[in-house]
Amino acid sequence: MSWRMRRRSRTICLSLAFVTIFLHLLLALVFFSIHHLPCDAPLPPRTHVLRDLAQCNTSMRVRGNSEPPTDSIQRHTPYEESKKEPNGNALPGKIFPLKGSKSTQTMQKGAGQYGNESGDSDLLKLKALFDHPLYNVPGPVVPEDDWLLKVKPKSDTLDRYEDTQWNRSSDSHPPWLRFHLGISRWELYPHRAPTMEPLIQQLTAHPIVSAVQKSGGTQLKLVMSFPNYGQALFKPKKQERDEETNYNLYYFSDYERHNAEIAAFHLDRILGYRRIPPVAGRLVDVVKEIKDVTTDRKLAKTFFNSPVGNVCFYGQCSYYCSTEHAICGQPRDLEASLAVMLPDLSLATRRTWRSPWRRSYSRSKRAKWETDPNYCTTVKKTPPYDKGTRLVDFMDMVILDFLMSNMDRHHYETFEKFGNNTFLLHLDNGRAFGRHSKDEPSILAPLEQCCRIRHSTWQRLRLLSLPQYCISDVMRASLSQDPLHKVAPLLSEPHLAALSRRLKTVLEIVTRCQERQKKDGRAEDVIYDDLAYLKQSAEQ
Ligand SMILES: Nc1ncnc2c1ncn2[C@@H]1O[C@H](COP(=O)(O)OP(=O)(O)OP(=O)(O)O)[C@@H](O)[C@H]1O
Ligand SMILES: [Mn+2]
Repeated sequence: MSWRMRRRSRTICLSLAFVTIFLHLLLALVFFSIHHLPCDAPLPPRTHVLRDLAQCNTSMRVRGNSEPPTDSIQRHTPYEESKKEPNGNALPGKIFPLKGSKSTQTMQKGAGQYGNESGDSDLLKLKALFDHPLYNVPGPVVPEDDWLLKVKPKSDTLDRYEDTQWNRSSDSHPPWLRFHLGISRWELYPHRAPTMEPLIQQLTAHPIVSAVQKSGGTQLKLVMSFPNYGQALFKPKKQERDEETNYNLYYFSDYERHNAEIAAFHLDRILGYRRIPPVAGRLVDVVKEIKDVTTDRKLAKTFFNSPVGNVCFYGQCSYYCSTEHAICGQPRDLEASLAVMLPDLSLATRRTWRSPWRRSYSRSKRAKWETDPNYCTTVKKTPPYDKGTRLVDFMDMVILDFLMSNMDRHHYETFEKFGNNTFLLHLDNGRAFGRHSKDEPSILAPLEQCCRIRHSTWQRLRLLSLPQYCISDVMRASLSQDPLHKVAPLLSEPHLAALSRRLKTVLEIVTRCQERQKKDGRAEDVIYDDLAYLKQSAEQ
């Protein structure tokens, strides 16, 4: 009897072992088939999100972290020897290393949320990207007139300020002032700006001493003030991260999203532009940090308690400022984006430009650029697009907007002081990242019609399409450093995957431009050579 029992249990054990081995083999097969997808196999735009992700997120581990990139960019740049690729064993880069602060914990927690290994490898990619020579191009020294704000020379009458260091980089200035003093003709802040860390820290942690509505614009925004006189533009959460904009809505009726403002700042920096004022997420106490400190009577009147006991308000504006669209805390905690305010208009006036490719706001009328295939020829002859960098600056903005699917760029602004020869401010990105499952090709119309791109932008875009620097992965890493990441990742995975898919489209368009113009013997018309001066200095 016991002999038979033993035999039966041995059979069961054996078959169990077989089943386990079989399952392991099956799992291994599935694992390898995903992990060995080539990173840049051409994929049609709507191919599965998960496949796109697998390409970016895993290929680096398959190749090994310490393997240096083998892209043509490195071979062809004149300064290739100037900086060695960082070796993969380096510590994960912290772009905003908020030492000892809440945010540091947030970052570490955040990275762990999607597995330490992939979180760390994303951070390594981001560090490698920002260490790359293309992000460390030595710029010329900024002449005094190319700073937005002048630093007054020491005055004899201000004896009591004798000890204050009145210069651009002084640690004694509050971070917002250092940010203002660091704005130049070509960028809002330099790569690796030391101001960035304290600035973000201020946005996320400094006490809010006042909150008033900002006039202008269509949706509710508040200007919040800090004890050191710094100010930030507040946009509240209105939509869940995984919600997609209703397909039947015109883009101008879309909500503004706080996470889009945050993500746009990160993307703009990853693209190497630095034309969006720093933005950080924050959990704001609706009562303590808005209701109790506001001096805005119109705003104060709109607070109420919802039926489930949450504190809500709706403010006054032309869109969505009603009880039906109230902004509510849970019960008082409200997610929001806080953007550093630019210098006051009385100190630095700005000029607003209508986009030549602005959309028609009418349901029946089409804009000229939609019907005239030679539209760009006219634009190229029209000031300020006929000279300097304006046209390629515009293309930079178009690429940013296509990647994040922002159709709302009807206007853009520049600092008046710098005339036509300056960068474009990429303000107001709240309507970006509304849909991940659909790309909006019309945003790329200017690039398609003009076939013109900055050399440095082209090079960085190609870099971001490589598995070692994959745009989706570096964005995931960058966003994981925002304090709101602990509540929920700021962009859902489908949105991150859409970035890689859209980047591919941009690269394809430029390549097509080059091929087309090569046939006409004008291939060099596509690339605007802003790196030429580096070649010259390398040859000297
Ligand atoms: N960081 C900033 N610092 C100073 N001013 C800013 C900043 N961001 C935006 N603004 C200004 O505030 C105005 C309104 O902001 P924004 O465009 O974000 O609001 P909006 O409600 O989306 O406007 P619209 O409905 O016209 O798109 C902008 O025209 C811009 O000049
Ligand atoms: Mn807007």
